[in-house]
Amino acid sequence: MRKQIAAANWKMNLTINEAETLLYTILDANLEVSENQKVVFAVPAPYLTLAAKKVTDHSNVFIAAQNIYSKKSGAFTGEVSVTMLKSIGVDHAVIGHSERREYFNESNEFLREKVKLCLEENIVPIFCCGEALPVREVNQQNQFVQTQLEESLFDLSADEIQQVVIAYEPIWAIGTGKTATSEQAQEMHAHIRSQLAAKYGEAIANNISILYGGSVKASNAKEIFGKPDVDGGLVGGASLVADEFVAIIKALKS
Ligand SMILES: O=C(CO)COP(=O)(O)O
Repeated sequence: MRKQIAAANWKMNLTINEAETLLYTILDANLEVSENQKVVFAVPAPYLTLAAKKVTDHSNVFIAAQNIYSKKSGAFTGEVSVTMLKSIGVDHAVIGHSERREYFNESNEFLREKVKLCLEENIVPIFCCGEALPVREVNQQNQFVQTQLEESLFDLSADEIQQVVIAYEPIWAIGTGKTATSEQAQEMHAHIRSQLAAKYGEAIANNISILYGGSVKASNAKEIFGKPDVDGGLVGGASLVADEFVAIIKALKS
């Protein structure tokens, strides 16, 4: 059965003191994260070691890198590899966030290599996809997202694809306060799942968690997560506020 996941993406925010306070406050909030749920914190690279140590006593809570490089080691100044992450106990990585695609020109092909590398090191890739506003305005979002999946994920084996978490994040809803309606989210998630089913079969498609991201907050999480194909969220701004993120975790399906 696929997991219900609340994933925080802190992006490039917080000092170490602020990060510690936020993480500790959330973890101390008497969270009951069931076996069918996961909570993930994608923290800035300098805080990964500390955060990974901190969550070891909390079941079903994990730390993610916000990015990795597409090689395991070598002369790539400034980059972080999956091998390094593994060695500090980090077991998830956000791959292909729209901000990386846009500001760092990450292509579907490049992201395919990153996903592969994560899987080789047993790191769960949280693979982001989603369309910009002009694509939605001409009603091409399904085809657009389908191409992202085909070019980055669909050469994975049946075993491999089941390790991947997919996050649908429509770019027009990120940081804008403008969420997709729960119906728009459900429609796209159902489309993604149908594409997975067409390629890998229904049983496998039903095992894959598909998260929604884009202006999720405490006040809308329950409705969005309540949709049958929405298995939780990848949360930016609201994950920086302890009470908000705790409420978002509590809005997960059990
Ligand atoms: O980009 C996001 C998560 O990865 C979403 O950001 P916001 O929740 O701030 O819209």
